[in-house]
Amino acid sequence: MAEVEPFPDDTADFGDFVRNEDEETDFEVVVEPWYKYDMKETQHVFYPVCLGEVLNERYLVEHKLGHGGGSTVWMTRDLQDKRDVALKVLALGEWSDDETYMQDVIIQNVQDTSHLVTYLGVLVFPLIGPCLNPLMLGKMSMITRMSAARQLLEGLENLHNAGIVHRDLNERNCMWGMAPLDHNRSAKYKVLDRPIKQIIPYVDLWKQGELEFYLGDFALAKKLSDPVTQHGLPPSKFCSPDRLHGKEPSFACDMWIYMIIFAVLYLEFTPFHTIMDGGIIGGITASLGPLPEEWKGLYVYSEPLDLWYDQDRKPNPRFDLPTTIAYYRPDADLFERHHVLSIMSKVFTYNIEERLTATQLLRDPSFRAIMDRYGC
Ligand SMILES: Nc1ncnc2c1ncn2[C@@H]1O[C@H](COP(=O)(O)OP(=O)(O)OP(=O)(O)O)[C@@H](O)[C@H]1O
Repeated sequence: MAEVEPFPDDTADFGDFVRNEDEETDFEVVVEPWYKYDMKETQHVFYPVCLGEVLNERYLVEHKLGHGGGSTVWMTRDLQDKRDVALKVLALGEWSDDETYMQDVIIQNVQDTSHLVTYLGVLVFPLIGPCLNPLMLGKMSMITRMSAARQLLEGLENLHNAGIVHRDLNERNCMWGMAPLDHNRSAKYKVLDRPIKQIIPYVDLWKQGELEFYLGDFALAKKLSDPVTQHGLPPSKFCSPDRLHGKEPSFACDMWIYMIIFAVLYLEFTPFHTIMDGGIIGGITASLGPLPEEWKGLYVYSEPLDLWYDQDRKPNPRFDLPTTIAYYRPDADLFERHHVLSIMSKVFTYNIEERLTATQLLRDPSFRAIMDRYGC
């Protein structure tokens, strides 16, 4: 058996408890809801992980990285292989089989996985940095942001070339790279901020107790040729209107979401409002005009509005793409606005046959013009 590393440092310091109600309220905004740990509330109960705990007699939990619908993800020290890794702890009853299967398919079929988060072992991943947070973008240079847009598109192109559609691109699955961390925990906490922690309240616990950019979470990914499609849609602010009208997953729906992420990187905001009548489709049709008439009756949720399909309706000049770009990026000159509008218009189209593919977009003159301008 491999020699196991002693604890990286001998202090019992694993972060700070919240100190008052204000901190508790701030904390609860960013963490998973507590009921997720309550067996009485959900069958898919989360395992309550403690900082400082050693999981599987091997992974020392040093920090929290995030959570999804079916898992929490932790920065852990692999005491056996002596490296920092991200460990995904699945909720009870959530199976890793689909994600493990897709990880194997990706490793076997995708030629260049350099911008994809592929696993080191079941549910053990290389440690990547924080996910895409629009609030952090203001502090980043346009060079970094546009370089991320290019790297993400290249990752997607490699996935699509292998016949795989991601299906769940969103801000939480797009992550910045991270330089290797110092071995010492207090040095790690200097770089990452100290963890803030809280004893899980109210719940009857069942157990006491030039940056790289990456695309991860392949739980919903599928080979387009596979006959079975696992149920699931991305968050609606990212979902393409064709998917919201029952169309099959396609490379084109990944491209729509890619363009939402490109817009977030460029504008710092999502391009379509979700507060209009009918939510995201209200925002999309205000910006781009009516959906195809033949989609009427196919909306996957309840209460579609007739005006979404009203062919006489024009884009609202307060919310159309040129106005949105000018509003969020008043600093950009006409050259840049022209090319960004051209890029967005070629992907934000309802006709999936016309929507540019990843390869076409990488070669598109306007995409190239923006990348060239920022030296990406
Ligand atoms: N390798 C990694 N390095 C750093 N952080 C990560 C890594 N993998 C995941 N994370 C963080 O954990 C979060 C949840 O991970 P992930 O999306 O894979 O979980 P999930 O349960 O499959 O989510 P979903 O409900 O979206 O399918 C991510 O948004 C990200 O912030």
